[in-house]
Amino acid sequence: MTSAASWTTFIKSIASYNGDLSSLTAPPFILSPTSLVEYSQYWSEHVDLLLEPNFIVDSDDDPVELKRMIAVTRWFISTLKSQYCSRNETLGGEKKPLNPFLGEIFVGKWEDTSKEQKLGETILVSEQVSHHPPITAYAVENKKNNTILEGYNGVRASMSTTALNVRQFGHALLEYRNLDETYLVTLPPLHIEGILAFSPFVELEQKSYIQSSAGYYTVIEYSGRGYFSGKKNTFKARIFKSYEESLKKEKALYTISGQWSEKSAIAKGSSSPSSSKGETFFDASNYEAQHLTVKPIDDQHPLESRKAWKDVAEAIRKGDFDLIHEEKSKLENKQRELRKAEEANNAKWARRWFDEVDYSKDSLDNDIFITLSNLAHLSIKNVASGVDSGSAKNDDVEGMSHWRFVPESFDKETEIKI
Ligand SMILES: CCC(=O)OC[C@H](C)CC[C@H]1O[C@H]2C[C@H]3[C@@H]4CC=C5C[C@@H](O)CC[C@]5(C)[C@H]4CC[C@]3(C)[C@H]2[C@@H]1C
Repeated sequence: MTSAASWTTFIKSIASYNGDLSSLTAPPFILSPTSLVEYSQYWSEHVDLLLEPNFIVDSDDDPVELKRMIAVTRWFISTLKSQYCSRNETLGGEKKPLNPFLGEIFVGKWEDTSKEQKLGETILVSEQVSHHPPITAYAVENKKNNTILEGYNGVRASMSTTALNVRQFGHALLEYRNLDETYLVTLPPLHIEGILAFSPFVELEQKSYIQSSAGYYTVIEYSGRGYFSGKKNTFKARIFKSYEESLKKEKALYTISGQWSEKSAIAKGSSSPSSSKGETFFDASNYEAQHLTVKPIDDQHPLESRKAWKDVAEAIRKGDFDLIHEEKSKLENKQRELRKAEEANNAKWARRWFDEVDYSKDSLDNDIFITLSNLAHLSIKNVASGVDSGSAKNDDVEGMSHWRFVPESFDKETEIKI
């Protein structure tokens, strides 16, 4: 069957789509040989920007906490091209990632590329902590600068007539322990355009937020073609002294605008910097992403993603549909056996490096996630990321559990080597 014909068949299959992305049997050419558990690496492909707040010195213009919020906003914007465009660059378009099995892990490290060697080594640990629904938890840890980024992600998707609408669940917490400062980062809604046109790509939409423990608050508004400037991947970010001040746009201390996958500019105040007038904020096309180092597959543990999916990934690269199906079934049958055995022994799969914390317990009142969520008026329930605590969506959701990194569990790790 030609790829155009199988794509049309596939599109028809989406019509009866039930919201669980993994239930879609996409044709081989839309399948990615990469598992979703690897996507956590996209949070840290500019390690220097992630660690920059550690090196900002106080000076007489802006308060140092405001300078650090500008630096954290720059780091966050710098992650978006890797998060949402890297498949277009390497695979010629957005692809359907492999659906990680429960307990699947992905680890790697970024060497220090700074000439002063001030960054030190940064490591990534990523673990599939849930299979139904799929949830990936991750931590990026830099011991030399006492900095940890931890977070988790799950998605819910629904089809509109031409696009796949995706809501992200979860958040990221970025802790600079030497500065006693932490940032809460929410995850933007997105949709996949171009499905009918046979070349799918991600477009971000609506808003996401960054809340600093020092009070500063960034609102980022996304749009695709035809909104702010008719260009794809455009955004406008405003930095405020607090959530309360953000209720009046004119109170913005800085405004940043442009394309998150290309150039953006920054200007003081609430007016958008025109690309000529404003100072360059970030230029994605001139800032090479730094890819992490992953040990050879032969040295990997059976639970490590590239080892576990090796035969499926090779079949996908060959485009051999029958072989893909055969190799995938082998892996999925092994997983079914594991689940059955756990059920028989009344044992649950032990998560390696993350805990599911129930925030409905009042003993957690001064937890940093609650503190920052309250500062930003964000719900702490299991609603989509970035939902306001006053939103009606809050009422019909009870769950209040979030995944948190357990640093000592990784320090004690003996089987998995980075
Ligand atoms: C319409 C059904 C279908 O399978 O069409 C195939 C198309 C390629 C579109 C569906 C897939 O598109 C992929 C894009 C994936 C997101 C990309 C980036 C991120 C950021 C990361 O930090 C967390 C994960 C997330 C949100 C990915 C989630 C899974 C997405 C939507 C894939 C879709 C199955």
